[in-house]
Amino acid sequence: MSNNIDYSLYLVTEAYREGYRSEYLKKVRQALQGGVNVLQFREKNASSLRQFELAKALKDMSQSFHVPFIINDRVDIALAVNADGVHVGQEDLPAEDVRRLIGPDKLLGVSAATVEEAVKAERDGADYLGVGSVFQTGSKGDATLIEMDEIARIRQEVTIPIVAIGGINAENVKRLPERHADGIAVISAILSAADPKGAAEQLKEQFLSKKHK
Ligand SMILES: Cc1ncc(COP(=O)(O)OP(=O)(O)O)c(N)n1
Ligand SMILES: Cc1ncsc1CCOP(=O)(O)O
Ligand SMILES: [Mg+2]
Repeated sequence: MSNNIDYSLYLVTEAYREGYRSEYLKKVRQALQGGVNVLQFREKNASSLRQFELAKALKDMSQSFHVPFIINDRVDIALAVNADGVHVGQEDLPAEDVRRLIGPDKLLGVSAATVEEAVKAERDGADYLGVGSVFQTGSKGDATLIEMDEIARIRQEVTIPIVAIGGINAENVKRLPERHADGIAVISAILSAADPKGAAEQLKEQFLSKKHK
């Protein structure tokens, strides 16, 4: 898929609770109304069948907002729901094999915490990088913190867009290095907010005001 995609505000889902499907879908819709530019489905605790059903619903929803829909880890579910892309990390299926499975036209996102991982991901066919964790996060148990300077170093070595991830909120987004990240990826600052639409609007505004400085 081409890279004229706006990654400014990238929402990663992790809010599904069995029995609360409509509340979950409502939250994600509100976030999309608040200006989310890319949506990633990441519901590791749900069964494969539930993931498939939810992903189908979110694919339709994101399509109605003209927002690319990415599936975390699960190439099978991405293909089954005809998602726009897949995001994989260093412990998932290798990026070059995922690229082969999804073909040239779908988006491939790869997590990178170092320059070496970033350069390899670009070579293996990534369309964008998820770089983090830039701040402490409660949303991913095995996340390791990276130095802020690593984003600048990665920026010098790759041409594909960089999305910063991990513990980002409307306050600390100002501490991200200027101009090096093309977007911010967020779970809790939006999906744990009482007002996901307002939270998305505020985060995006803070990030864009920084990016265009
Ligand atoms: C945009 C984005 N960046 C990084 C990640 C993390 O992916 P990964 O390292 O595979 O960890 P899990 O999300 O699978 O726990 C991401 N999901 N999205
Ligand atoms: C999926 C992922 N990868 C690195 S940190 C993270 C979690 C981000 O969630 P939050 O925005 O709640 O810190
Ligand atoms: Mg993964």
